Amino acid sequence: LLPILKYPDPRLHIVAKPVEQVDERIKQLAADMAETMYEARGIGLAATQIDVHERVVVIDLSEERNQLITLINPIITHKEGETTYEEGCLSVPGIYDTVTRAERVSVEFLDVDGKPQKLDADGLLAICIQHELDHLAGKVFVEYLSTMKQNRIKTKLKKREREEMK
Ligand SMILES: O=C(O)C[C@@H](Cc1ccccc1)[C@H](O)SCc1ccccc1
Ligand SMILES: [Zn+2]
Repeated sequence: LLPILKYPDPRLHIVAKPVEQVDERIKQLAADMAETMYEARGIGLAATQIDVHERVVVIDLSEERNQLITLINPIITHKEGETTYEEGCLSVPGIYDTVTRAERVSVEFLDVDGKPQKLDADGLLAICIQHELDHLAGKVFVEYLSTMKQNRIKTKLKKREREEMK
């Protein structure tokens, strides 16, 4: 299990680098990320969130937690429509707020065998892909909220951090 960075940790704003070679190290990283995501009851996790700054994302929307999608060097090649969703984030525990994103996206990526793949997504999968790719770009969903809300969230999470230290 890998520790998930918590907002406002500055490392969440590091921009991830493309993976050079889909090798055993990357396969192990994806497996470790999936285990961490399942344990944290997330439906997505970006490598940035476990302080690894390479372009790897894992997603599993299934109830049975057995339909893992691993996206290596994902790029969104097409966006369409607009949709809003009450988002949460494993790096911003207990905070949920409305975010507007594209309704449908096309994403190109390498799978764990290094094979190029293309995926057209809508619904929660499209939202999750955009949320995770934001993480790889060093962006956290709270940055879409007002400055006032962001300051309140920072204060709240810092206070909670101090409580936990006692
Ligand atoms: O922190 C993350 O990246 C995991 C996110 C992914 C996500 C956020 C908003 C909308 C879709 C995906 C979540 O914490 S996973 C928790 C969750 C579970 C069901 C529905 C929405 C969020
Ligand atoms: Zn997140």
